Amino acid sequence: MKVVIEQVGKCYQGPDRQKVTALSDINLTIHSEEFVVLVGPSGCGKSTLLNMVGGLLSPTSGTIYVEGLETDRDPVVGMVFQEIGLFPWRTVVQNIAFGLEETRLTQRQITDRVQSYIELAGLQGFENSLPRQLSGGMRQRVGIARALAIQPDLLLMDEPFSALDAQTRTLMQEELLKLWTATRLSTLYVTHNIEEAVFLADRVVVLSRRPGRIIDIIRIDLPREGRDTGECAAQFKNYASQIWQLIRKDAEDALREGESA
Ligand SMILES: Nc1ncnc2c1ncn2[C@@H]1O[C@H](COP(=O)(O)OP(=O)(O)OP(=O)(O)O)[C@@H](O)[C@H]1O
Repeated sequence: MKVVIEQVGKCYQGPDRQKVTALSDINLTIHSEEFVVLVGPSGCGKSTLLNMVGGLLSPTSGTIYVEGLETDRDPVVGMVFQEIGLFPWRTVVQNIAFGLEETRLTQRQITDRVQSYIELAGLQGFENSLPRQLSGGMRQRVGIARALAIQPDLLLMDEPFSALDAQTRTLMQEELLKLWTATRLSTLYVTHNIEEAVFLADRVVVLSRRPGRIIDIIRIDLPREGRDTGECAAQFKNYASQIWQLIRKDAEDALREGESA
């Protein structure tokens, strides 16, 4: 499935009723089976763009088209956030089943579907655990399994690993790529972390500070296997520093603005 974002802008009403332009003139296509990562300084509108693509917010201007669905149905969107939003009183199985309960699937089909995503996400043995009995990384795997179990057309992820420690984060990035390779879903992923962006993306979209505009789109021309090691390591670093140069000044300005606020 393909998403075409055409001339999209978004304004909010600020605290003293003044207009806050969060995003302006966004033109971007997320192709079928493509993994696109958004980076940019704090407050540049990354989450706003993701939420508009997911239909949680409407653009103030411009249009977002979804193409390639067999019928006129609405796209099914899987979303994963930093705050995983698992139900604390539901077990792993019950959390993953949540999005399937209101569908036409039979109980047997739901059970089979949930089991297959438990296996895909490496959660065997934890089926009946409650979220508080799991580590942060495992909770996030449940969140991802839940988003994938609805078999979405599009996967949207907003800083899913930013609350995790560095080692767990690295492992989760690798796990996510395995899951993504198995599903090849068109994906839009937001992160602050430039290395994470280069590690995961087919293309990295760099946004300027508010109002967020696209400064550049960088295609990561590296194999997915061993992208940051061996022969690829130098080129990986080059991509990361190229992206950092693009956002450095804006990030510094955003930081200064935050400090003086
Ligand atoms: N509901 C809202 N009402 C008013 N302003 C908002 C609202 N939501 C977001 N904003 C403003 O819009 C801008 C973009 O916010 P957004 O959360 O999309 O940025 P972001 O790039 O995801 O930020 P961060 O990297 O810090 O998570 C920010 O200046 C924010 O303060």
